[in-house]
Amino acid sequence: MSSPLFEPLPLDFSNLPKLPPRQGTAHKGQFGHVWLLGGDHGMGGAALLAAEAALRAGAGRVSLMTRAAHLAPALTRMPELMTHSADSSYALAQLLQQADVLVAGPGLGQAPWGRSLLSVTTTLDKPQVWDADALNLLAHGDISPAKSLLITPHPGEAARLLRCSVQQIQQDRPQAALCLAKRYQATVILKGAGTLIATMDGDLRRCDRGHPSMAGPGFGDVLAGLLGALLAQGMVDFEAACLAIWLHAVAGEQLGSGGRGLLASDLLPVIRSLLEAHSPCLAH
Ligand SMILES: NC(=O)C1=CN([C@@H]2O[C@H](COP(=O)(O)OP(=O)(O)OC[C@H]3O[C@@H](n4cnc5c(N)ncnc54)[C@H](O)[C@@H]3O)[C@@H](O)[C@H]2O)[C@@H](O)CC1
Ligand SMILES: Nc1ncnc2c1ncn2[C@@H]1O[C@H](COP(=O)(O)OP(=O)(O)O)[C@@H](O)[C@H]1O
Repeated sequence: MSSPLFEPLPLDFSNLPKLPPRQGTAHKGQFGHVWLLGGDHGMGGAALLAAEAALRAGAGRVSLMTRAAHLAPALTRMPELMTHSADSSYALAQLLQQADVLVAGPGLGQAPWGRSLLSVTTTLDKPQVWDADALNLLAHGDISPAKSLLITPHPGEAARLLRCSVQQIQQDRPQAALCLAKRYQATVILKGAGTLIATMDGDLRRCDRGHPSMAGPGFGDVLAGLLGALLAQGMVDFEAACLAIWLHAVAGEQLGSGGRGLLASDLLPVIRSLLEAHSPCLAH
């Protein structure tokens, strides 16, 4: 399956990067403001799942930029969220000045609405996670990658980005991940069983945890929000990728023992407990 030239190192679970403990005097301004862009008509849940994951993984503040029709349902589920629906690219660019980290793509769609949101983010020099339709729009070739970028393609999205078939991606996943990192000057998480992390410098890691019960809707959206929260709390792309992949896969594994029908949102309390066990909020 994997190329002998590019054999990934297994993720070192004994030495995963940690979030520092919080001071007793901590305030939300210290843990980053994540902005989530997504949720075109019919896909509001994807952006909402990502936003919920960002809150549950400790982001200081989370704002959701989505279709107006999704604002009330989002607030009903999560009043901790701040919600927006920009009328123009100019208004969005102004709002995004507040962001520390951007997560773009879950349910974004590929229509003009989603395209105009994404085109505003490309010019911003802030850490960004691009997932789902942000990657499909990137693959079309008329949107440039943001400067500081972490991308999270599944094999279908990777195939669109590299203009090849899903089968070709799966035949040599390490090479596909490295190629994406070089081509888009980004840290890459190539999802699916045996998720890979690749950097522009050629560093390559593989996570062999996870569970087939995770083959359902929204699991990638949760991962995108989790990544946003870790970046917002000060991790660099590679650290955030390693920790998020591990938390997500191990949570899926624990819950997967219950069988089919696992929901992506079921992961959130487990991710929270795993994160607390790994990186306690208070120093002991
Ligand atoms: N509740 C919601 O609103 C949801 C919205 N979603 C959104 O729906 C849009 C389309 O995304 P989708 O991912 O569903 O559709 P895509 O068409 O991008 O991807 C599905 C295809 O990708 C390939 N693929 C994906 N994972 C693979 C793997 N592990 N191994 C081999 N092949 C694989 C397969 O060919 C599969 O049919 C995105 O914007 C996404 O965010 C999804 O996240 C599902 C939930
Ligand atoms: N069989 C599996 N083994 C391990 N992890 C899996 C498996 N199936 C799915 N996952 C994980 O679940 C997530 C699915 O993400 P994605 O395909 O983007 O879904 P969605 O777009 O619906 O959110 C990825 O992180 C992937 O690695």
